[in-house]
Amino acid sequence: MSPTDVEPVTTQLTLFTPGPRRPAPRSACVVVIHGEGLGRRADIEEKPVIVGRSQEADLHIPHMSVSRQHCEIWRVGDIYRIRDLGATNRTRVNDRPVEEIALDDGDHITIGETILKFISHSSVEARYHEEVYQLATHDALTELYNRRHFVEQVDKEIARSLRHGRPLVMCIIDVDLFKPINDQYGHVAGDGVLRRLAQELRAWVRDEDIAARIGGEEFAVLLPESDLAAARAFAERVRAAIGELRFTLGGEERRITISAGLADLAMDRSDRSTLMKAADAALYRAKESGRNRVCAY
Ligand SMILES: Nc1nc2c(ncn2[C@@H]2O[C@H](COP(=O)(O)OP(=O)(O)OP(=O)(O)O)[C@@H](O)[C@H]2O)c(=O)[nH]1
Repeated sequence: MSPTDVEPVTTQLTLFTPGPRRPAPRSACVVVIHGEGLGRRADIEEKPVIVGRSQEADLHIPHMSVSRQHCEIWRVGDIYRIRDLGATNRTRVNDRPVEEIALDDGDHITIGETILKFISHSSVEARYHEEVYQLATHDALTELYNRRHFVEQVDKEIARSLRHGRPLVMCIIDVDLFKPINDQYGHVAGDGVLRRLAQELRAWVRDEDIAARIGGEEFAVLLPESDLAAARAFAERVRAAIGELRFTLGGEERRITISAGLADLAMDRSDRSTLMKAADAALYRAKESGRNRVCAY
């Protein structure tokens, strides 16, 4: 059986690499344990973590009680420190207002109406939150990001691109004629195909790209710092690579193709909704003009 075969289907999930970047298992983190952004977390690695209402904050808490840049947490050797950034509602640690202090494992950080918990790398609780974060942000079948997380990241990347005048491309990918695969070979075999396609997609994305499963047989990749030409080259590589795969379904060898639609950030598509609509329109054109192709808006 070749590596691209999808039979026999098992329920075991495999972690494929390379793919979306995961936090280092031993890094300290802050997790939202109460209020807006519940479950969100930020790992504190080399760069300071800014917590705030701004789209560009590392830990983005979209609530009016939170300042745009509320506080900053960073690491000095084995010590983690927090500093208030002049927030209207002061930063509080274990209910005391603070300017700047060192954090201890389990400290509660209150910013506006949201409470964060600081978890040091040595804490077993960090692993638990890692699991919860994984479940909340990833699609269980493919282990790509889920739609909810993707949407949040798109908003963030659009804000960053607009602020710095950098290019950004949305790529939406849809499996061609997937219904007949399900109808002929069953949903479980169809799921195996989706897993294998996601694995292939992960092999082509860069660390900074954000790849997600946004619908049943629909994937999306957000490509920061890419112009339309670079994104087209990426989508063509994925399309060609997927076209080369061989799937054994019901004892027969099958090939599967995909169609992709691209749209770049521009004056008249500078928010998530218009950008995704434009990529969808391009995808529709790819389907209409015969499938197994990439179209740009
Ligand atoms: N196995 C499996 N199938 C799914 C999943 N989600 C959606 N689907 C199926 O994906 C198929 C999508 O089919 P359509 O959107 O009608 O179109 P298509 O056959 O792919 O044809 P085109 O998109 O026009 O090329 C349907 O049969 C859905 O039931 C899933 O999680 N697993």
